[in-house]
Amino acid sequence: MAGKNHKGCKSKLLKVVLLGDGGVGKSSLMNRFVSNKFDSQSFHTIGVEFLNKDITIDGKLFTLQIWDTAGQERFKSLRTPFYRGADCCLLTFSVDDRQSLQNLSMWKKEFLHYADIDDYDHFPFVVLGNKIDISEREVPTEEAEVWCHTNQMPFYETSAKDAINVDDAFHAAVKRVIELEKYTDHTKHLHTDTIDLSKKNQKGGCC
Ligand SMILES: Nc1nc2c(ncn2[C@@H]2O[C@H](COP(=O)(O)OP(=O)(O)OP(=O)(O)O)[C@@H](O)[C@H]2O)c(=O)[nH]1
Repeated sequence: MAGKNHKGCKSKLLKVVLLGDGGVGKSSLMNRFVSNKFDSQSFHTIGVEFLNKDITIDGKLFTLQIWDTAGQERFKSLRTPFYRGADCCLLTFSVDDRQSLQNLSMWKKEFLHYADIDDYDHFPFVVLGNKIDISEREVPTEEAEVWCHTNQMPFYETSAKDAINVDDAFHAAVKRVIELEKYTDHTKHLHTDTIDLSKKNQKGGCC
């Protein structure tokens, strides 16, 4: 959706949803990205919270509306109504918690169900493996890469604490939205051409 940001500049609004188990660092990633701050005493999110941030990619201004959702199971009914209208989704796990990686399939399924996505195969997901500053990892990089490769999603290892790769991961999400929009436009054009050609053939015309 196109609009104007708080400074009155033209920008494209993108809704970004952060999903993943409770405690993997979703709120911390959002706060690092938006305010460049980290709080080691952060509380569990209840329902959802959101913050906006303007970024420029390829010379175009985007306003990211970042929705940080509650990862705990008991808040499921409070978070799922907010998936609709999402332009991209950041699936987040923590590298010190293997179960949080294994749960990504569940998060993907929940998102696609409640967001009511038309094109399952071409929705822009990005995977974030957070807390790489912790030395006792449970998830080796290769293990996460396998899941991301199978699911055809870009993968970023991040640390909200040490500000590693956080900007890159959010920027990658926007780039993926742009790429997939181009893909959709391209396939629409191909589809239109096909119809035009078959009409000409039916009439027996030639070019
Ligand atoms: N070491 C380390 N700790 C982190 C990092 N990111 C978050 N934490 C800590 O992990 C805990 C949980 O972080 P949150 O950001 O609240 O996690 P969340 O995913 O939003 O949790 P819910 O709101 O319950 O879904 C907090 O104590 C954070 O300080 C990180 O990159 N490194």
